[in-house]
Amino acid sequence: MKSELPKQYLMLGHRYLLDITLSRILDQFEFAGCMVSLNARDRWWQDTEASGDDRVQTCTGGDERVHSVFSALHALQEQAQPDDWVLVHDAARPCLHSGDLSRLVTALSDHPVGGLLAAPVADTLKKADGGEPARVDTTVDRRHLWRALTPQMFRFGALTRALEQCLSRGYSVTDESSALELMGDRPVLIEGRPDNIKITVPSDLALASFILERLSTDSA
Ligand SMILES: Nc1ccn([C@@H]2O[C@H](COP(=O)(O)OP(=O)(O)OP(=O)(O)O)[C@@H](O)[C@H]2O)c(=O)n1
Ligand SMILES: C[C@](O)(CO)[C@H](O)COP(=O)(O)O
Repeated sequence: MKSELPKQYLMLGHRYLLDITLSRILDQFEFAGCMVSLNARDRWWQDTEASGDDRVQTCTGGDERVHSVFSALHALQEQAQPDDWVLVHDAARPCLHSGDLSRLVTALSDHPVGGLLAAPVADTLKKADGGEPARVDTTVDRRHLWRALTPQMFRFGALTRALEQCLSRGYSVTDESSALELMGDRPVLIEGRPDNIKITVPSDLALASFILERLSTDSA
């Protein structure tokens, strides 16, 4: 993000990105609670709105997303039952729409495994040949390709076991679904809005402001 500040503490309007993301989760659906994984050297959490919210607890995260999620599950161990649902969401996705959140939860509530929000790929996809400059090796058939979004919703016990296995076997996973897939499960893809973007490059901040403005007028 070309910023000294961790991106979850960049400001969108007058609020921290992390506060916006958390309120889009907590104010739009009733959850038993929320665990936020913080960097061990975090210096900003205490200044957030969410730090004063009694629905929110914190734990220490890890080097990569998978370590942070595993740490959050570990911190929930005393409070959660194996069949309870957990939803994992990126701090960097502040534009979650309430309709997507409720469709995810409603569609999966009786499912044995769970699933994730995802968006069908809309562009023609090229696989590069690995050279410099990159040249097209092939055009990939996109008919069955989806982009994984968050939240991703799985059973507490199964997700904990799957991540534990991935970590102990050294499998690299960039989302929760991948961990369940590696255990042989077939998570459900629930179509979500493509504007549930992950803030990744500086220009995404302006885009997120625009999307959030639209979401607030939609729901007004
Ligand atoms: N050590 C980490 C890294 C990431 N995350 C979570 O995973 C989300 C998605 O990852 P991303 O923000 O893309 O993570 P980075 O790899 O830190 O950022 P970037 O892609 O900008 O390099 C983050 O918003 C955060 O909620 C985490 O909990 N712990
Ligand atoms: C979970 C995720 O946002 C789904 O698209 C993504 O996999 C996170 O990956 P990152 O490498 O941590 O950005």
